[in-house]
Amino acid sequence: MEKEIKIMVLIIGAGPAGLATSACLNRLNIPNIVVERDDCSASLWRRRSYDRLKLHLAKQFCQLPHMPFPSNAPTFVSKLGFINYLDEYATRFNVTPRYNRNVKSAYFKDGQWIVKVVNKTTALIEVYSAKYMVAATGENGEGVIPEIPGLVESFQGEYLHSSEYKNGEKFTGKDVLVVGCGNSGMEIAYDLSKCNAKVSIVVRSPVHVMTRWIVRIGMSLLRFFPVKLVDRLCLLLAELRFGNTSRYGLVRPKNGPFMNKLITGRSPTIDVGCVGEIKSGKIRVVPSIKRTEVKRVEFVDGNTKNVDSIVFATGYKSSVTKWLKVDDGDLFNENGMPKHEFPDHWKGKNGLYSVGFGRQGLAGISRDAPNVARDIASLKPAESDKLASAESKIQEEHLSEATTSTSSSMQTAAPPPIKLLEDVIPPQEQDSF
Ligand SMILES: Cc1cc2nc3c(=O)[nH]c(=O)nc-3n(C[C@H](O)[C@H](O)[C@H](O)COP(=O)(O)OP(=O)(O)OC[C@H]3O[C@@H](n4cnc5c(N)ncnc54)[C@H](O)[C@@H]3O)c2cc1C
Ligand SMILES: NC(=O)C1=CN([C@@H]2O[C@H](COP(=O)(O)OP(=O)(O)OC[C@H]3O[C@@H](n4cnc5c(N)ncnc54)[C@H](OP(=O)(O)O)[C@@H]3O)[C@@H](O)[C@H]2O)C=CC1
Ligand SMILES: O=C(O)C(=O)Cc1c[nH]c2ccccc12
Repeated sequence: MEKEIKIMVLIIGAGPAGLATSACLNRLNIPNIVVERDDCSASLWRRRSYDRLKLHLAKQFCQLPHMPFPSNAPTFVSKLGFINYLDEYATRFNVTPRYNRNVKSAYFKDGQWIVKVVNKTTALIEVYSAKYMVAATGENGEGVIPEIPGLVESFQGEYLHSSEYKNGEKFTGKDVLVVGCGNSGMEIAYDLSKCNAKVSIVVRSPVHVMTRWIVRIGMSLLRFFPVKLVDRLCLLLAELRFGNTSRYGLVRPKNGPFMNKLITGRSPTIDVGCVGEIKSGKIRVVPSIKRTEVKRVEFVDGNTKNVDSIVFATGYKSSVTKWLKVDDGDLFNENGMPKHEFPDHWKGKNGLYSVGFGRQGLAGISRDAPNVARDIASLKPAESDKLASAESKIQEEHLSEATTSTSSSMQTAAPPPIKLLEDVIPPQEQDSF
């Protein structure tokens, strides 16, 4: 039997974006529920990332709204440190997602979002109706493995997506091909090499290789100087650090690293040691795969190579269109990404919002979440108050697991939307150089 649950705001996804949105709403006493398909929050970080992962950006660019990292936290927080931070964040702001809830469909009808959710524990369908809906399912909803002739049909080696890779233990002595030279590919290739796998990496297009310190300097300077100037400085520093990498197969894009991020959304690749392994010849750079055979790959230049395993670090795609029709709410395009350019990417029609789709990583989430909460707070406050008190009763009856905010007062004045990082992070918490 279908259960119907009424709530003012339904947030889909309990990654950093969903947690941040719920926290911001709770601070404004706006009733909300977070539904999450997995059995934990931040499952990308807990379940779908490799062991040696650390935040590439300094901690002040990775904190969620209203809770800076402690001053004794390392500048570059580890995966476990970040997970602990998220757990503390959820506790502090009373965010209690409803786990094992997979959203299957959402549509707008008679002024409400009707959201059908499979409860994986009971196998029942739950129907939520919400005045506002926040998509927080992430830009990394699902891993992408390209279609390569022979791969599914006849390749006898192992192949996996980078989100399934944990560490190099079982690859020692094996021939491993890593496809992709983004942050995942370059780090996994290095990890494999350190475990004495025989590693090759497919680099099919230009890439900006930087260090985390160069990016940190660049990000700090971007507050004061134009992108082009910051890019020139970063390129100079990168040249000093790496020399000319094009002779190793790592050609730089025409635009500088931050301009490229703005135009294409692709972040520069932070080197964690892979470039050294490439220069020393331990890791080989190879072109794209043309097709695979039983235990071999053929590259587009006609060369072939025996491989035991292939790690596809070929990126992700949004999974929004699996449960939301493109035209509903006028917010997403057919790729499940924002229709409108940053900074107008987070608000759609009929009470639909998104958090975490601005291609700005965690810093983007820290801008989107307060904007969404303030916008909702500014809409029809009187009606919201009535709903709030009705919902707190419903929640007592039905939703012992859900996030509840039972206070009746709501903040009604909405400050202007946050557009810049410095609106989120007080200057004294930013590093100076
Ligand atoms: C390996 C890796 C490292 C990264 N490192 C950094 C970094 O150092 N700094 C930085 O700024 N950014 C980084 N990023 C970018 C990254 O996108 C963010 O860090 C962050 O996790 C995004 O948060 P999110 O909540 O938007 O999405 P996610 O973390 O992906 O969370 C989305 C949640 O929605 C849930 N969900 C999806 N579909 C459904 C559904 N149908 N029903 C219910 N729930 C659903 C998922 O299970 C998931 O828990 C990294 C990304 C990756 C892949
Ligand atoms: N510690 C951290 O902060 C980390 C952050 N991340 C972030 O997570 C997100 C995802 O990163 P990542 O997983 O690296 O994915 P990306 O999308 O950033 O990179 C994918 C890579 O795969 C290549 N590729 C895609 N398809 C093919 C193909 N068919 N043949 C050859 N190459 C192909 C792309 O090349 P092309 O350019 O030609 O498309 C690109 O080099 C990014 O935002 C990244 O910054 C990831 C890991 C660590
Ligand atoms: O994960 C992303 O793509 C981000 O936006 C954050 C990020 C991770 N590594 C980076 C390197 C340079 C600029 C942003 C990032």
